[in-house]
Amino acid sequence: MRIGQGFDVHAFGDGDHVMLGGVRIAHDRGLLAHSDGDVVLHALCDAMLGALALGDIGLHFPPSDDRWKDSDSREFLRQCKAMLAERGWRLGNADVTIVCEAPRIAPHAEAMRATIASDLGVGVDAIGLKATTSEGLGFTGRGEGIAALATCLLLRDG
Ligand SMILES: Nc1ccn([C@@H]2O[C@H](COP(=O)(O)O)[C@@H](O)[C@H]2O)c(=O)n1
Ligand SMILES: C[C@@]1(CO)OP(=O)(O)OP(=O)(O)OC[C@H]1O
Repeated sequence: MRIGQGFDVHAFGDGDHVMLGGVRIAHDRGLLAHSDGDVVLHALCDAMLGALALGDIGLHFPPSDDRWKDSDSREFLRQCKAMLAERGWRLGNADVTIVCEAPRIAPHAEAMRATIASDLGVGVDAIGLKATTSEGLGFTGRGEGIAALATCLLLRDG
């Protein structure tokens, strides 16, 4: 078994939606990023890479590389899964926490779990996903951006 953790933040900017956990959520702000700014999938990728000490998302998908401009972060997630599989590992389970005052996450949580589970080839019951505000405190509390934390457990294949 191997354990990994990941954390990501993106700031709000102009826009009419955010991508979170591979799900498009209508919002009066967007997230500033080189890719689609999906903090949930970025934190999860970092957790999976971290579990095998393979560095982080920026190492494998550098923001300096135009290939990843406006990229769908589900592609990062699928590539991270492939990196694990090449080395004989698979996801046991993952757990994600999203920190923001808005948008409301609860109505979209099941869709995010299903999307992540599908991309990682695991059952939905292997993906935990929850949200919290930070009670008005800090950058998330001031509505300046969204943070996400992820933990995952990897199991040896076979
Ligand atoms: N952006 C968010 C934040 C929270 N929730 C849900 O509301 C519950 C209460 O949040 P607190 O910060 O007051 O603990 C929380 O358990 C989430 O289910 C949400 O959907 N979206
Ligand atoms: C995802 C990448 C892709 O270029 O860029 P961003 O979308 O800016 O996101 P970040 O969380 O800063 O991770 C770095 C990069 O890998």
